[in-house]
Amino acid sequence: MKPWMKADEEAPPPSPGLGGSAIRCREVCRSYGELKVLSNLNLTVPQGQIYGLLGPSGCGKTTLLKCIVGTLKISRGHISVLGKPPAFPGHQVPGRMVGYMPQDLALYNEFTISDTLTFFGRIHGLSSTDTQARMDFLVDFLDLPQKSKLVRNLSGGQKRRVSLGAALLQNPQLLILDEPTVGVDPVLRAKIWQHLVEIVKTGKVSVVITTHYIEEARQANVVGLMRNGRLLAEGHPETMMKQHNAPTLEKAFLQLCETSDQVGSKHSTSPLGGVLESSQSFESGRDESLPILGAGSGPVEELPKYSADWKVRVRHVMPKWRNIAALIIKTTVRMKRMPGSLCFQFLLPVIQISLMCLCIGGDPKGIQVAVVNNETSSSSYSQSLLSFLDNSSVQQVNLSHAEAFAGAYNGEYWAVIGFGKNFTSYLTKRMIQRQVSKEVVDGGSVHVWLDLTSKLSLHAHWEENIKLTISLCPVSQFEEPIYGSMNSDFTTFVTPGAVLSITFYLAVGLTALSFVIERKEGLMDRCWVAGVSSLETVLAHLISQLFVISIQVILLLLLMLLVFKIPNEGSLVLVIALIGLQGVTGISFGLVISSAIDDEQNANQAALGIFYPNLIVSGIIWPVECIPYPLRYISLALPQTYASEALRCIMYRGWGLSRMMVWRGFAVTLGWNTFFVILAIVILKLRT
Ligand SMILES: Nc1ncnc2c1ncn2[C@@H]1O[C@H](COP(=O)(O)OP(=O)(O)OP(=O)(O)O)[C@@H](O)[C@H]1O
Repeated sequence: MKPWMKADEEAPPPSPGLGGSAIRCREVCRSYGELKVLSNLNLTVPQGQIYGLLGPSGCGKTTLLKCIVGTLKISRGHISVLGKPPAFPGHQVPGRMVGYMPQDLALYNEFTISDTLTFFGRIHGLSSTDTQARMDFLVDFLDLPQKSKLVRNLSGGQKRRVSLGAALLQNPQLLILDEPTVGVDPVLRAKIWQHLVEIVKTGKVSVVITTHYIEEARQANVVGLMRNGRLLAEGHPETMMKQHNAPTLEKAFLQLCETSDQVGSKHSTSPLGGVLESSQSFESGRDESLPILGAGSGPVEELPKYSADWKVRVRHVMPKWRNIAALIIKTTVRMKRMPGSLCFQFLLPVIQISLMCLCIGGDPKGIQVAVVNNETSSSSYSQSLLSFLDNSSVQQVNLSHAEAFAGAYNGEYWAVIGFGKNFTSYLTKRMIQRQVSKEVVDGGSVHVWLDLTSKLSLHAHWEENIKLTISLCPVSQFEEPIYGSMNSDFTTFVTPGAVLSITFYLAVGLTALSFVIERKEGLMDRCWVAGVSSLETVLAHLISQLFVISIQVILLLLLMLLVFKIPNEGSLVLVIALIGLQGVTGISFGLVISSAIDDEQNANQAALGIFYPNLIVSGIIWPVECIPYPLRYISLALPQTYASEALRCIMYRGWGLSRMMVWRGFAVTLGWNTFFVILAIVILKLRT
């Protein structure tokens, strides 16, 4: 046994397939919605042989291979691979017993050739010496460029060879190769076939290979001809050619197709109607040297019963740290190779929170207000009232009545404030006398005409300013606040919620897309076939993104507390923990999106579509108390409503976990987190 062939501790001894077959498919059916792709397909791959799976484009070859490696579930029938159904507890298919080269390239573009092979080596549990030895052999054998070359810089053919190398890496007992020779020059194609012929000679390795070059399949021990989701025939290539009196395998295949069409049309015109019955296989009790045209099903076979010890079942669902570590290293290497994107990820929340603190909630400045003061005396009460107005935000322009209104109608002034000429004396009368005439009330009032068509919040601000100044100042006094400071503004209210929201959505964005892209490029399937489970994928992603989130949170807090001087009366540890947990909730929500949605555009739309309603309804911008009732219940159930309140309580009231409003924020965040993680794992599991 070669060094790299050492079985790892969990690997069972090589299991001979059922009755000497590496793969047995019986009455296998698989549909995509209404489209029936595989129908009652029977196929047998003998142990220690090369099986060439041939058929026109779209006949279902890739679908069949995906069912064999376990990335697709069959709707009916039975498949056994190396003795057990794929994904059976304790079975290493998917796992190191199978090497799979999918039709898509399924390679990480930011990886070098060496990174790619090292990554799969780690997942298969190869030691670094074994991986290195295998890598050297494969680079030489597959005529690959330097190991340090990035996959993204390779040619199409070179990428396919790296993909083939990843499938051959751990010397698996079963090789499933989906069109490995596409884009490969004839010399190397011959070399690949020669290698396959070599490795099956030991009798321990079996190979299933699909190819468009029908003639190269003559080197296979058995070829299966597939059409319309069925196997037309299965047998030795030479025998097949002989039987059809054809000089080439391609011609034999054409004849088989014609014969099958004739049989099909006869069936369709016969009273019985219908298409071909289930295809017969190589092993269905016939002379193996004869190819079989699929008509009539073979003898009914007793299916073996499979069982697994509970310990094996538990070990099967438990995550393997080896795989998680390999996935984390993979993400770290990819991040290192994209420093620009990493910096952007770190800077984005900083930019967002800076913009928010600078542009939202500040006091308005330089609002021009026309003042028509008909009182002339400098000791009048109107003068002193006007001096109370906050002159940094309200710029008073003294004008005549006509000029003030002309200016306001022209949009130059946002309001006109008017005082009658007897304002001071009438106001004094209003305060002293119990009953006064309407004229006194009118003359002793400040008259305010507002332009309410634009910048309403600013109006609200200075309208409040005027009201307070004019009506309350003489009689009320605001004492030191119980919590917060006199200088608290809208920014102070909005910052905790905004920080949580920014952290949550950046995490959603990052996760939702990365998974969708990995699935689209076939990387997830490839990792799954290598033995990585959904749980391991989710955990590895959570852990590696946690690193990004930690840096984001540190930068956010530094900026918020030191630059924008947002007060924090409470525990910094609680603040960091709550923001970090919201980030993790964002990652888990992103995982749900990416598990359920296949397309980047739709995943983007889902993430963005949820952002705005959540921001508004979670009481981040405006208090929850202003939300009408049925909607308020929804608001309270959202991930950020209680969390924002908790963060405000920690930061501005200095409260700790003993307060219900604080622990409730943590509890709701953890609850959502758990729910999203479980949902993502379930969806991923259901979809593979
Ligand atoms: N995810 C999918 N959803 C819906 N239909 C699909 C999906 N994948 C494949 N199909 C359809 O199933 C049929 C069989 O596809 P499959 O990829 O298995 O064919 P194939 O024989 O491998 O073709 P090729 O040689 O061109 O790769 C095709 O009609 C294809 O359009």
